[in-house]
Amino acid sequence: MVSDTSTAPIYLLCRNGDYAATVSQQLAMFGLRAVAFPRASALLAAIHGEAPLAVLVDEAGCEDMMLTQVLPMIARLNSGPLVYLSLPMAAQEQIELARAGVTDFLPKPFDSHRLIDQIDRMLEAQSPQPARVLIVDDSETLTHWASNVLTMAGMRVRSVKNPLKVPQLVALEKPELILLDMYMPECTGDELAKVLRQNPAFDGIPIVFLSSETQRGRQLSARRMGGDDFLVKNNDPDELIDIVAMMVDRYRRLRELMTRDSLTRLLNHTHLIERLLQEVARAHETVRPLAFAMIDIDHFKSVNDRYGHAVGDRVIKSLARLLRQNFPGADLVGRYGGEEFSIIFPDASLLRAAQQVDDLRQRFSELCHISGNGEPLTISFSAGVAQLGNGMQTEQLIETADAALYQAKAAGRNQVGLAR
Ligand SMILES: Nc1nc2c(ncn2[C@@H]2O[C@H](COP(=O)(O)OP(=O)(O)OP(=O)(O)O)[C@@H](O)[C@H]2O)c(=O)[nH]1
Repeated sequence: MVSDTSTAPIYLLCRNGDYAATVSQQLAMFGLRAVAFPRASALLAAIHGEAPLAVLVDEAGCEDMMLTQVLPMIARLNSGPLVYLSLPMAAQEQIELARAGVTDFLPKPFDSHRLIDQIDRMLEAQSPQPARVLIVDDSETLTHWASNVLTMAGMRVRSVKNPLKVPQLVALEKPELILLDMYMPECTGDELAKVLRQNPAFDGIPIVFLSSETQRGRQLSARRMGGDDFLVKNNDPDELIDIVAMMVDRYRRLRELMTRDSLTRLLNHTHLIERLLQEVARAHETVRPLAFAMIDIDHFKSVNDRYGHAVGDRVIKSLARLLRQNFPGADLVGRYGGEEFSIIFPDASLLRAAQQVDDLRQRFSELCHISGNGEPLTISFSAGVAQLGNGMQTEQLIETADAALYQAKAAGRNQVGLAR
């Protein structure tokens, strides 16, 4: 049975009721619904009824079957992760469990952060963003062929004949890979690669030469100028797709490390501001509206003081996850600082942005967080939303949203302030 992955449950096979309750409570903090089963037969029936997001199996096992029997049965029925919760174990044992169908191992004590990260990565992998590729070639035939091959493989392709237009196009389109011809009338591919590599903003974008050049020395010199790989034109579509997909994937991983905050996987401060600068420039240029929100968790210092830093971190992460769920894909949400977050709303009016932030505030305030000793707690945030005015600069927009946030705090917290 197919299920909506955003609301699908997480099943837990565990004979220890107290432990199951702890795991379920931690997952609830991230808005995830866990259902625990002491018996494997009930778990298998449940998988038939509603496909889960993941199945967790505790090493202590269940009441009615041996784990060696039940793991392959779960693996056959369930296409998502099958996660084994255990104390550290020997490699041999791990290999046997992997053979029985276990896809991931989570060490005890149960760390919900790691599971949440695993689940989020899996969900992202289910709806991947198409790779953005720029083809630079003066040959119509080659461009047409490569463009068709990559588009059929689900990638988004732009092509350009004139290499001199490339720097401007790269800044605008932000390709995740550039396929570059070696010999063009205006300049050679390696000359262009050298120019691109001089701009730090383009740093790391993979450049792959696609050329009929077979001379090894010439290929190496092109790579020295900044190219990452060299593909000889041979009309093999599979090779082209494989290399492009592999390099885009590696680029995305590297970029994620550079641009994202490690705790929340949201844009870090530097890249959030960079993104806001771009959106402000675009809004002024196109005379479109733009709104910006600052969010700050309420009384967060006392959360840390009373329940410890680890619980504070989980609260930050649960809000980040909610933000990612509500604003997927477009890189418009960032961690502004410690317990402060920001959202960029391109093309949105003040009221529409404020409404979305208020919906988020409501959902966050309904999450049940759990302290280290199992005590439930609810936490809220306050927010300030501002609209970009005529001629307003980025810094001023941030200050205006911040002032609205300050008003929301002063007015009692757990509310959204509007800068009018
Ligand atoms: N656990 C955890 N705490 C953090 C992190 N970053 C910042 N903090 C804490 O967040 C707290 C922020 O506290 P304050 O700025 O005083 O404000 P507040 O207690 O949230 O109160 P109001 O904003 O007035 O509602 C400080 O105690 C920081 O140490 C983090 O990554 N993890």
